[in-house]
Amino acid sequence: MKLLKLAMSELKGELLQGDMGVELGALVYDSRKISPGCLFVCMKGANFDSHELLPALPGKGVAAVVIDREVETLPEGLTVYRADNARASLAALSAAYFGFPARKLLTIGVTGTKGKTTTTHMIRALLEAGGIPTGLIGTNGITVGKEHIATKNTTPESYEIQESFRKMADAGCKAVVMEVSSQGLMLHRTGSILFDYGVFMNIAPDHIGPNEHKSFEEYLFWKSQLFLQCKTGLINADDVHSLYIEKMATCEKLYRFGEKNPADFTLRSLSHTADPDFVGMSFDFAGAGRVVADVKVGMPGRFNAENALAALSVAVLSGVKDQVLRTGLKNIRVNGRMEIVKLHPYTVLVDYAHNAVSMEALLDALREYHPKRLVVVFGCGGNRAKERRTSMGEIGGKKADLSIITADNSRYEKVEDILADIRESIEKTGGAFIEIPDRREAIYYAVQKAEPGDMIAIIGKGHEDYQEICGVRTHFLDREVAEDALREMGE
Ligand SMILES: CC(=O)N[C@H]1[C@@H](OP(=O)(O)OP(=O)(O)OC[C@H]2O[C@@H](n3ccc(=O)[nH]c3=O)[C@H](O)[C@@H]2O)O[C@H](CO)[C@@H](O)[C@@H]1O[C@H](C)C(=O)N[C@@H](C)C(=O)N[C@H](CCC(=O)O)C(=O)O
Ligand SMILES: Nc1ncnc2c1ncn2[C@@H]1O[C@H](COP(=O)(O)OP(=O)(O)OP(=O)(O)O)[C@@H](O)[C@H]1O
Repeated sequence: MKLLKLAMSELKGELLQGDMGVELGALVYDSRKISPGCLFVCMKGANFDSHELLPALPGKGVAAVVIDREVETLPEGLTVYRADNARASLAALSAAYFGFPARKLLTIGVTGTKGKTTTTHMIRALLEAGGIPTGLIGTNGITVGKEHIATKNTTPESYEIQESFRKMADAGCKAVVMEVSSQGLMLHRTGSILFDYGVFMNIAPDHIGPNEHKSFEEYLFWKSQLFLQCKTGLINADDVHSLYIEKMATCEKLYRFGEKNPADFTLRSLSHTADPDFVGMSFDFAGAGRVVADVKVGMPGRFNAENALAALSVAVLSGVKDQVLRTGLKNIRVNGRMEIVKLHPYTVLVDYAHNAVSMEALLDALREYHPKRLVVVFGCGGNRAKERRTSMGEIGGKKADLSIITADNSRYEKVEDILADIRESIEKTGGAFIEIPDRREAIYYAVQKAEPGDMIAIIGKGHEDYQEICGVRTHFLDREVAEDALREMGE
């Protein structure tokens, strides 16, 4: 394949050596996957700069390389193309290598600090119920029909994205919905995609620190960049940063969705239900010249109504019929997101809230169900920003009737040190708390001491099926542990 030539219109840069029309085999960006005749893309990462491998590449049979910085010597026998940005080039080359599969798919990208996973699952559920087979890419992995592939990143590397698009198109998918993280945008993992729909959910301080973003301003800027690569933008009008996103956007069409501020798509008459046969919300969805009454969403929490509103807006624009809009989310389940383990006479649920924004949203949402006591079980990850410990401690202290603080993925830090940080901030609020460092014991305690009317939220790990302590991962799933505790009680 004359890959370089094929992708040349997209690649900004110059040929330093060799032949642009050279026949190439595979496209590779990891030296551990090199095969003879391949095109290798050199990239500087957080740990390693693969430009350093250049001298060894001809010996491994590499035919051509893309680089994006000055190098001392160019090895002989190698076609060398110097691009402006190797990551953007990898995206352009990957799209070409896999035969531009996005051209065969309706492409939808969802960004936001919170709600990406839930909203993408909701969009997929609605499109599929509306007869549009849809692939999915995000934190919970890649789904192509019944096949499920685990991913390391919320937004995988561009090569993996394009490879998945190809699989989806070949498997008969007509659409793909994916989570687009700000890192994914900044590192050009979503380069060379022109999304049909881009969705902005919200933004709050997060992902700021080493190897993520330098500042909130940088984080916001990169989030906004999705709206320079989509045809239609859908913006949450209720987010305080929506105007900035709108100002940056260059989409052909821009719609707003929201409940409080003027919007093209809105919801009315929101009601919460917690019956034995249906837990979630009902509302009327209005937009695109119609009102769809009594839409059912099978996930509790006001923020899930917001996620559903975004999903319904995309679905209605994609031609999904009213009847499907009304019922398509009734039985929605998203692994580790507001997952109900027990409903009566007290409620136990597992949720992925692992920062202050989502924890606050979750506890506020649960409060709307008027629990007798709202109990939250949580910890914080080790070797990550300490700010989460302060802010989550504060939210627990202020918003829960009892916080049970415990281990999360402590990684290489001592659990006691992490708990000390959380304790310090809870104490400032005067909120009630107890410390049970062993997570299993903490969950057992919470479940076994529950009284009728209580709501017990076990948060932070959601779908994660491991716990990482001292760098060692062992199987641990909050839902399973809660079920074990209930079983021992004969429930
Ligand atoms: C900081 C960061 O973004 N790191 C990502 C990056 O890895 P890296 O920078 O560490 O790569 P590296 O090890 O330095 O290697 C650099 C280059 O050399 C190559 N290499 C490396 C070693 C070698 O022997 N040979 C070789 O060729 C690598 O393939 C790579 O091309 O590139 C990898 C492949 O794409 C990613 O998996 C990895 O994400 C790590 C796991 C990560 O934690 N990323 C976070 C910050 C992230 O991206 N998060 C977002 C946000 C999630 C959210 O919003 O919730 C996400 O989308 O997941
Ligand atoms: N729209 C929302 N606003 C605020 N909080 C939300 C929203 N949607 C979900 N949450 C909370 O955030 C948690 C994570 O939700 P979800 O996985 O859908 O978001 P995400 O953007 O994919 O998050 P992450 O980037 O951390 O994977 C949920 O378990 C819930 O507690």
